[in-house]
Amino acid sequence: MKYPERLRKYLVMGSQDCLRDPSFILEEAIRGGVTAFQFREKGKGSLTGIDKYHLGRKLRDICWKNEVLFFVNDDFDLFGDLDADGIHLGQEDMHVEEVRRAFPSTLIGLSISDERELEKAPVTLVDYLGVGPVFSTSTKEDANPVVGTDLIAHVKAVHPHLPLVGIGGINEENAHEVLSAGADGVAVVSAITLAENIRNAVKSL
Ligand SMILES: Cc1ncc(COP(=O)(O)OP(=O)(O)O)c(N)n1
Ligand SMILES: Cc1nc(C(=O)O)sc1CCOP(=O)(O)O
Ligand SMILES: [Mg+2]
Repeated sequence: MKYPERLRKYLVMGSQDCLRDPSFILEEAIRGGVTAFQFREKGKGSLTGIDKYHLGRKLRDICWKNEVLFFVNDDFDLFGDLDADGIHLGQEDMHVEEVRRAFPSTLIGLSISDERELEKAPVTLVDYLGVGPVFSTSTKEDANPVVGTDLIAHVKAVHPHLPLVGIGGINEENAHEVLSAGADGVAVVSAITLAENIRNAVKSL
């Protein structure tokens, strides 16, 4: 990835994470300084089908109007339909090799939750790694055990030129620990989506 600083403040969100209109939250977050966005419409209460598509298109247009990178989580078809800037894949999702073959120049992010996953990862084919959960999170029901900032430091030491973001339980109090350990950015859900003042929440990260 050419400009890892574009992952510095990475909002991950779906309608299920929001108590207010997701478009409003995204616009406020961008005003506060969010640099990348992932549409993660997943889990209890999330939209499906055409409703998911329409929300994704709305959020994509907000990102593009503001020159913010727009990623789709998991859903390869939606990623293609929305002509997204990139896709984020986990260990249980579609294989990186397959996506890279179909889309040679799209951005691909891959989740890493331990050293073994890192060893097996097709690192030459991805644009960044999402490492976590760094801290305890209640947003992702099937989250892996907490990895702390040690895994961030390890990944950076093994692949110093591969951009990485920390994810899981990151908020204004602990974001600096993640960045100090070597992360290029912080990926955040609830500390932004549930904040009373969204702009200030992003600014303080
Ligand atoms: C930036 C970032 N990092 C990690 C993840 C987690 O992806 P995954 O393990 O596939 O889990 P789901 O998000 O699909 O539930 C992510 N989404 N974004
Ligand atoms: C989507 C996601 N992935 C994780 C991982 O560890 O891979 S943790 C997580 C949820 C992060 O939400 P919050 O910022 O509210 O803790
Ligand atoms: Mg996934």
